[in-house]
Amino acid sequence: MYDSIWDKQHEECGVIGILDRTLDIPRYLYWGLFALQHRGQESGGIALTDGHDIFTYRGMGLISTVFEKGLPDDLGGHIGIGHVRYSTTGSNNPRNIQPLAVYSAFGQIALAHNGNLTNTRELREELDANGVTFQTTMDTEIIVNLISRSRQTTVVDRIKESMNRLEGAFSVTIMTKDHLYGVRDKFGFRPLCIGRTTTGGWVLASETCGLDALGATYVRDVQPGEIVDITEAGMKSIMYAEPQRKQVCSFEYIYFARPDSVIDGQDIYQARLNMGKEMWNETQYDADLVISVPNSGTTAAIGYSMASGIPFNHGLIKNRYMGRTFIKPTQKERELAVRMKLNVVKSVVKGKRIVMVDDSIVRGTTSGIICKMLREAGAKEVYMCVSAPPIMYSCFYGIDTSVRKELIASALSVEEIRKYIGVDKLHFISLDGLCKAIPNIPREDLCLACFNNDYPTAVPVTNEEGEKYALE
Ligand SMILES: O=P(O)(O)OC[C@H]1O[C@H](OP(=O)(O)OP(=O)(O)O)[C@H](O)[C@@H]1O
Ligand SMILES: NC(=O)CC[C@H](N)C(=O)O
Ligand code: SF4
Ligand SMILES: [Mg+2]
Repeated sequence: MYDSIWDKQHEECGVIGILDRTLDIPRYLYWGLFALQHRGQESGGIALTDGHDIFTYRGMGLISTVFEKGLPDDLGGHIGIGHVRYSTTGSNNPRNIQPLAVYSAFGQIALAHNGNLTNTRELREELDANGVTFQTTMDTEIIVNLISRSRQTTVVDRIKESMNRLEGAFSVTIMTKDHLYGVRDKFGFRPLCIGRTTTGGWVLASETCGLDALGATYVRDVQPGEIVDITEAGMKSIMYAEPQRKQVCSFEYIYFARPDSVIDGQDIYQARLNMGKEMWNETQYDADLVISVPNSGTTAAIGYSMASGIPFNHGLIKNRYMGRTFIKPTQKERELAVRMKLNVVKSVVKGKRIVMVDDSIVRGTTSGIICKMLREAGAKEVYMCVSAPPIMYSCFYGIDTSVRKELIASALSVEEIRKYIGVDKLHFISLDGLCKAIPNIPREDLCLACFNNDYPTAVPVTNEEGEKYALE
């Protein structure tokens, strides 16, 4: 999986679900997934019903590529779910595309999953021992299998029983031919929200930007430990587990979610502005200019500028056509790839003492090369502020924050990282500052495990190199 220099921390997956009698469901799913594309670019697809059967349309690549030959004609059904994938368990290949659909004793079912299970090995071994065969290597297939093999009599009870067997992170949309379900794990690691369409239908989406794209109105977030069961008659809420210590992923606020989304009552854009403000409070750097590493560092950079009064300007421009670059990771090629992706505006940075803001340092490659580029362009001093604390531990909950040995902060101190990337000053936001920047979520409700090693669940075994267990 680690075949590209961009294999560092990645967006996770995006899920959607729609129930509406009047809409052209394939088209609405497409638009919704388009809005959630930032959460996964490897593959995607939709599942639809005509009221009798469930059909899937799936492919590799961006949603626009998957449907480049057009969308399926409206089948006349009123329910659909969709998925955009960035692989966490099960590699990126055509077998591992979601939604997954199966025939079960109680009828067809399709499922789309954002998150990552932490008891994949145990559950898969148990199912293997019971003679279950698998079509994919995704943890998601375990969820589908548990639901379809459950001996409970109603679908909700089957879902309830299965969810209680899962550990780790899962926000899922599930459909049968007449129900749409949304489920969020009891910690609420990954987001999932509920909206209403203008025609009285229902939408489930990973982020509120998915609702906005469809002109839907936000109703509320699915609660940790909750199953919502939606039919044409309305929505029912069932708790499959008592919510525990809620653990919303803090990285959603730092980097992953789109800035125009709101998750669990916290506006992402405002949180990122606050992170910039907190970093100003923590550093008070005397500088001439604030710049960002686009795109992800920009909102926090504006926050730093607003709080400090130091002007913000675009010192770096990102090539908007840059996708994933499969270049062998020699230092020379990495440098070329960063130069292809980002370029310096010399007239802006020349002769200036610069505060450069980015959201995270993972391997340290990007910032090291940018710092060199800024100096070549005549920057006088480069002070770097990072709106994520040092990432020292891997994520097991649906974000690929690299294996531990590749995380620069797991091996080097802040001062050593500063020297490695070549900046004059380096500051990582403190954990306190980060939590203050997300005021609508109490600190104890935030997952901070990749910063402080406080994993809220048991996590899978890693090998001596710190590599995570994976099925392939
Ligand atoms: O320390 P490194 O391993 O080099 O990685 C850190 C950089 O990677 C991510 O950005 P990315 O280039 O993926 O693009 P984006 O900000 O536009 O999403 C992140 O926002 C940092 O800028
Ligand atoms: N990033 C994700 O949320 C991935 C979902 C699931 N674990 C998969 O690998 O497909
Ligand atoms: S470990 Fe880090 S990236 Fe993973 S869920 Fe927790 S905060 Fe998010
Ligand atoms: Mg970035």
